[in-house]
Amino acid sequence: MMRTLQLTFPLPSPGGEGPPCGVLAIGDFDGVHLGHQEVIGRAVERGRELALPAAIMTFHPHPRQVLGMDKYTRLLTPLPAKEKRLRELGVDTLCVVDFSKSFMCVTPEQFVEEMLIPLGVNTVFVGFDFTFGHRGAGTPDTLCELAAGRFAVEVVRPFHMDGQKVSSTLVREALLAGRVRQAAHLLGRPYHVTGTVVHGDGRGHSIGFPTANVEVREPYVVPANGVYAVQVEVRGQKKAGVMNLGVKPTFGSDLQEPVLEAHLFDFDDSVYGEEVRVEFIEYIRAERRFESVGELIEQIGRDAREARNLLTEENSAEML
Ligand SMILES: Cc1cc2nc3c(=O)[nH]c(=O)nc-3n(C[C@H](O)[C@H](O)[C@H](O)COP(=O)(O)O)c2cc1C
Ligand SMILES: Nc1ncnc2c1ncn2[C@@H]1O[C@H](COP(=O)(O)OP(=O)(O)OP(=O)(O)O)[C@@H](O)[C@H]1O
Repeated sequence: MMRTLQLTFPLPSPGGEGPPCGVLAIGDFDGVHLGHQEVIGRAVERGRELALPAAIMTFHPHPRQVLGMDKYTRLLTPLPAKEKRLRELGVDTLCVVDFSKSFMCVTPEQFVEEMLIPLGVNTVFVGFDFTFGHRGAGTPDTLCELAAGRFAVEVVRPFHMDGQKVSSTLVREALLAGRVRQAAHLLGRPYHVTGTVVHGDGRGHSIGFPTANVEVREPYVVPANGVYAVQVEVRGQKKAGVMNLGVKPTFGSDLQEPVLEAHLFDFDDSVYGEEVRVEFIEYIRAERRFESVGELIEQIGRDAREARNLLTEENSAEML
C-alpha cells in the first residue's frame, strides 16, 4: 500500500518511524508520462534491490502556478489521479511538498540540508534537466556536490520519442490541439479525465442521442473542443461512445466553459450522480454550428458510426 506524506519546509527532526524515503525520485511528474515512468521505474527498481522504500517527491500546487502561470491551475494528473498512477507503478511513498511562495526562496543548500537529509534518503533519482531551489539554481551536478557522499545521485538520460524529449509540456500542447492520439503515445495510455454524471438540458433524448453530461470536478486539463471517440468507464465497465466537448453553438448557448457530453453505445442505464472516467481515444472533428437541428442529428449519426468503427478496430487490434 502506498502512503502519502504532506511535507512542509523545513521538515521537523526525523520521527521514530524510520526513514520513509530510501530511494527518492524528484520532480513535478504531471501526467506521469513515459519519460517520468523511466525515472520512477528506475527508482522503484533500485528500492527493491536495496530493500528500501521507493518514494516520489512532488510539489503541490504546481510550481509554475505559484510563479503566476495561470494555465498550471489545470493539471494532466490532479493529485488523486497522480496518486493512483504512482501506486500502480509500485511506489511506496508519495511526498507532496507544499509549494508556497516561501518555498520558492529555499536555496539548493537548504533543500538538501533541511529536506533531503532529514528524510534519510539513500539514493536520489532525477532527470538530466532537473532544476531545484531558488530560481532553479540547482542542477543534477549541484545536487551531487551538495550530497557530499551522504546519498547517491542517479541522473536519468533524456527519454525521447519521435526525436523529441517526452515532456508534460508536449502532452499539454497535444491535448490543447485535439491530438489525443499523440498524447496517448507520450503518456503510454489514453489521456483521461474523471467526473460525475449530471443532468443536461434533456435535449439529447429528444434528438435520438441521449448523452451523459460529465462534470469534471478535479482541475484537469481539458482537450480542445470537438467530437471524440471515447471509452467511458462506468460502474467498473468500459463502454465505447462518442463525445462532444464544447459549447453547443447550434443551440445559441452562451456557455463560457465547454461541457462534456458522451453518447454511449448500447447503453441505456441511468447513471446520474455516478463517477465516470473518460478516455479520449481519437479526435473526429471540430464542433460547429448547424443551420438546422436535422443537420446536426445527421452529423451525430455519422460521428457515432465513425467512433464505433474506430473503437472496434482498436479493440480488435488490442486483442491480437
Ligand atoms: C457526437 C456528438 C456531436 C455533437 N456535435 C455538435 C456540434 O457540432 N455542434 C453543436 O452545436 N452541438 C453538437 N452536439 C451537442 C448536441 O447539441 C447536444 O448533445 C444536445 O443538444 C443535447 O444536450 P443536453 O444533454 O444538454 O440536452 C453534439 C453531440 C454529440 C453527442
Ligand atoms: N523525457 C524525460 N527523460 C528523462 N527524464 C525526464 C524526462 N521528462 C522528465 N524527466 C525528469 O523527471 C522528473 C520530473 O520531470 P518534470 O515533470 O519536471 O518534467 P517535464 O515532463 O519535462 O515537465 P515540463 O514539460 O512541465 O517542464 C525530473 O527529474 C525530470 O528531469
